[in-house]
Amino acid sequence: HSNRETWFQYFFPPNVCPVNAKANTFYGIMFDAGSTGTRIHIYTFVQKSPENLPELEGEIFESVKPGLSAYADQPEKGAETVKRLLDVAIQAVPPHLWKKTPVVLKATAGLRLLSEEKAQALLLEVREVFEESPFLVPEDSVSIMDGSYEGILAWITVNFLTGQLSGQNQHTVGTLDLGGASTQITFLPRFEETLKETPGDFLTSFEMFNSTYKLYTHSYLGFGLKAARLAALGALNIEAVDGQMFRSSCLPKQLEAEWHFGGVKYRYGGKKEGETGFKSCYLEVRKVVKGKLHQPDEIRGSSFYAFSYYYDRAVDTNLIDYEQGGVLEVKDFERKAKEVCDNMEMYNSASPFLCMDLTYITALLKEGFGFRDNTLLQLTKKVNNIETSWTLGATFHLLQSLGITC
Ligand SMILES: O=c1[nH]cnc2c1ncn2[C@@H]1O[C@H](COP(=O)(O)OP(=O)(O)O)[C@@H](O)[C@H]1O
Ligand SMILES: [Ca+2]
Repeated sequence: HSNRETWFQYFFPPNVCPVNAKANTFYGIMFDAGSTGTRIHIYTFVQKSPENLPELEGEIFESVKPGLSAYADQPEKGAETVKRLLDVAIQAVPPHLWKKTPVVLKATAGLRLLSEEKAQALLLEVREVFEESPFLVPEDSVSIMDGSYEGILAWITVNFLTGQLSGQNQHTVGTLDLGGASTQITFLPRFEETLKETPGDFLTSFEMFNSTYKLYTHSYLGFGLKAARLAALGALNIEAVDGQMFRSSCLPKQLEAEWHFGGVKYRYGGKKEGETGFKSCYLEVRKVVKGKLHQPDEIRGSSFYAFSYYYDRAVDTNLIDYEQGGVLEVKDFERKAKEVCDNMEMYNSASPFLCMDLTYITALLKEGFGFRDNTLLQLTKKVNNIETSWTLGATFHLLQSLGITC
């Protein structure tokens, strides 16, 4: 992947703007086709003067569930969900700017897990929806994103929004994204040692705002929260699941239910006999992560921004407020996991997977990445009212590549 090295090389080159450009508003539309849902992000930028970088003014955000991969056998129906979201953009963007507003969709782990044939059929239908829209459809407007971009783009978003990519004294923060089907870890190594002991395909360099960044990033496919449920149940990558019952000590004893993920129906339930509760659940879930992830020493002492399912499960268990987010330690997830798993009857109907999810998050952080109990996690959904998603980083890159930012 030699092109990965130069991918961001000319991110926002200075002063290539026509000298007479006036204050000027423009838009970018980025779709996130995630494994559990499809989302549209419509960003508004204002270029106040030609010598300054465009400023991000706001975001309109809308989402639908399930994700495209749930339509693996009905690609047209899948594309229909994209079309409905695109109607939001038709309302949001003034008609005279439609033709200048690019629309792009990037799919993540849900489509990576489908067969090439089914994934391509979905992308083709979406591409047709775009072609029929009044927006600017760049080449490669509909694609499956490489997992390493997913981490880098989210890192750019968070560090841009927190002001760490401009000026002196940059203290960038690492990011942790826990999706449905994959999970990403990204940070800027501070120690030469880290660079030396890290496998080459975990490192990516790029240049931005006159600085060169060499990031550590990796996307683990199959380690998202929902995929991990299947792995814990022993149901991941099994071809014929029909009728088979998958049981776990992380689920309420009497539970028997059905669950749809990636277009497949799974039957799952609790262990009627035998142990349930945190201890036995942890042993089960630990197998999913133990020895499977690279553990950079450097991260043990640093703090990270965490979002997506880290955020959602912390909200579900009142560890943080939905609007405010908050700062947690890794051990807070473990404490909650114990509380929930050892009192499973209380959580039975509302969220049967809560014990498993919290236990997985604990195991992933501690035994997967190797974080310490007291590692700080900054849980954030929005910064300055903008969603912390890779989509903003992707939109910067899109506008730049089209020469729309001047
Ligand atoms: O724009 C966003 N802002 C905040 N969280 C988001 C956004 N888009 C997706 N998420 C979160 O991502 C998680 C779902 O992961 P997703 O469906 O993207 O799976 P994937 O990344 O494995 O494909 C959920 O926690 C959901 O709330
Ligand atoms: Ca995602």
